[in-house]
Amino acid sequence: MDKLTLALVAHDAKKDDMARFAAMHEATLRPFAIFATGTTGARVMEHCPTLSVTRLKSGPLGGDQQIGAMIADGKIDALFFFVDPLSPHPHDVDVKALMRLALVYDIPMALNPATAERLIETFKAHIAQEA
Ligand SMILES: O=C(CO)COP(=O)(O)O
Repeated sequence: MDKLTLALVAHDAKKDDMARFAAMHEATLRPFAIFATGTTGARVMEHCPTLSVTRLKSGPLGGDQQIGAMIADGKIDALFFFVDPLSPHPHDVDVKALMRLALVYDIPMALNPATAERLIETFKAHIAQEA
C-alpha cells in the first residue's frame, strides 16, 4: 500500500492543541508523509522530533492554497485543520478555499481536536492492517 499523506494546519490560537495532538500521536503519525503550513509545521517539529514534516508557506502567505492544490492533485489523504472560529483571519478566503477543496475531493477533514482524535483511530487501524 502507498504511504498515506496527511496535512496539518492550525490557526494561531489552536497551535497548542495541534502540538499536543501531534505529540500524543507521534508514533502513529511517524509512518505517514506529513505536510504542514509553515508555522504549524515548525511547532509540530519542535514537539515531535521524530516526525519528518515538509513545511510549506505560512497560511496567510499561501500555505493554505498550497495544501489545497495538493488536495486537488490527489496528493493528500486527510486534512487535520484546527480552526479558530473566534478570531478574524486576513486570509479567510484561503481558509474557506482549503475547506472547500477538502469537501470537493471528499477527503477526511478534522476541524477540531475532538474529530481529530476519532480520525486518527482509523489511521491506527490502517497501520495495523499493513503490519
Ligand atoms: O494560517 C493558517 C491556516 O489558515 C496556518 O498557517 P501557519 O501554520 O503558517 O500559521
